[in-house]
Amino acid sequence: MPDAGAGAAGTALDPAGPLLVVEDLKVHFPIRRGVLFDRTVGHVYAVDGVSLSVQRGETYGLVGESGCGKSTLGRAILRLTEPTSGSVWFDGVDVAAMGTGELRRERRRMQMVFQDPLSSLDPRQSVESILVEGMKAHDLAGSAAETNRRLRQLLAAVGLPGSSLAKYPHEFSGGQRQRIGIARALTVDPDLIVADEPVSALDVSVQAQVVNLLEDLQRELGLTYLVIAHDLAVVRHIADRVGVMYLGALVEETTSEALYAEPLHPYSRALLSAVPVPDPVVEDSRERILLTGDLPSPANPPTGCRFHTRCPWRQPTRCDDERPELVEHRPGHKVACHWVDGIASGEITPRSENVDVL
Ligand SMILES: Nc1ncnc2c1ncn2[C@@H]1O[C@H](COP(=O)(O)OP(=O)(O)OP(=O)(O)O)[C@@H](O)[C@H]1O
Repeated sequence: MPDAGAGAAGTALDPAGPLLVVEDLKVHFPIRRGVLFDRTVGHVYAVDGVSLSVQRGETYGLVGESGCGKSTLGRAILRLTEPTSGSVWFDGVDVAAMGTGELRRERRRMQMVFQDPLSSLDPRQSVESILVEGMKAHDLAGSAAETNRRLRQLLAAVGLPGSSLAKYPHEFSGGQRQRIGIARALTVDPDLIVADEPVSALDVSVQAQVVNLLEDLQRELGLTYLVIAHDLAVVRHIADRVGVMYLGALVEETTSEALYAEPLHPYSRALLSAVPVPDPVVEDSRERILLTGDLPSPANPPTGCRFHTRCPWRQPTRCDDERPELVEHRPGHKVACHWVDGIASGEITPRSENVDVL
């Protein structure tokens, strides 16, 4: 088991230790060309060296623009996508080293909730058959009466009536379908739930209900969450700690409060400067940071700091040449930027055309 900072010796015997430890995880997808001779002409560096740990009962939020590698990281943690290198320790056991049988057993403890409940639920299956499937796969289904009781309990826990068992996914609203998706994850009594954009396909009015449900279930069942979202407002509400991802790597990681009070990485500052202030009467005196240029392709990431091509605070030539490590700048607050102290103190000023302090 690796050193994982707080609760370093985290194993099943150490209830205070992390449930999940990810070390230098990489997922590089080969780009293939050729009809007669299939050859690899490059790679998409979807996840390129991510390390993080999630404590038991904690909610870790992963944020970043579309295409930065959030979903691939989530899938690689559950080994639904095979990592290229690095390791994932779940409750003290290396997921990458698990054989098929062990992985199948451990999967019960690591479940995924998907973004689009309609496409992740088989339209031809009744809710009962959707829910029973996972239980059967893990030999958790008892007698018919026991199973029926358990399914009704689960439906009640996610706020749906027992009569839902006989219905089909299309008979439910988007929010109800997501409740079914959550119930499906819970049938096998997991410890970790990776929720990939769990509310982004839902109406804003329904999003808060599903977020509240996830929080209630966490309290009742002691669940640990990795919540992937591009919506910073959702993550702010639900996450204890947040990791900000840019082009396959974490650029900042800290508590939700610290990130929203004072983001330190230029990319996090730009992301947060675009979030509307909830109360229009409150004067908004924050900086506005305009990111120029497109998000570079993960198949051809920039040298040095991955963010340097869009960074208003870029300094020649270190930013172009040297990739910054994610290091602790304040207690519990990690940032991957060479100039974080100078930027925070105002000593290093941004190129003014990109930053507007209102
Ligand atoms: N199976 C695959 N083969 C090749 N490239 C892939 C594959 N899956 C993802 N990618 C690429 O990896 C990069 C990261 O994708 P990923 O879906 O993880 O990002 P994301 O941050 O979750 O974005 P989104 O929110 O849009 O899903 C993208 O450039 C994507 O096109």
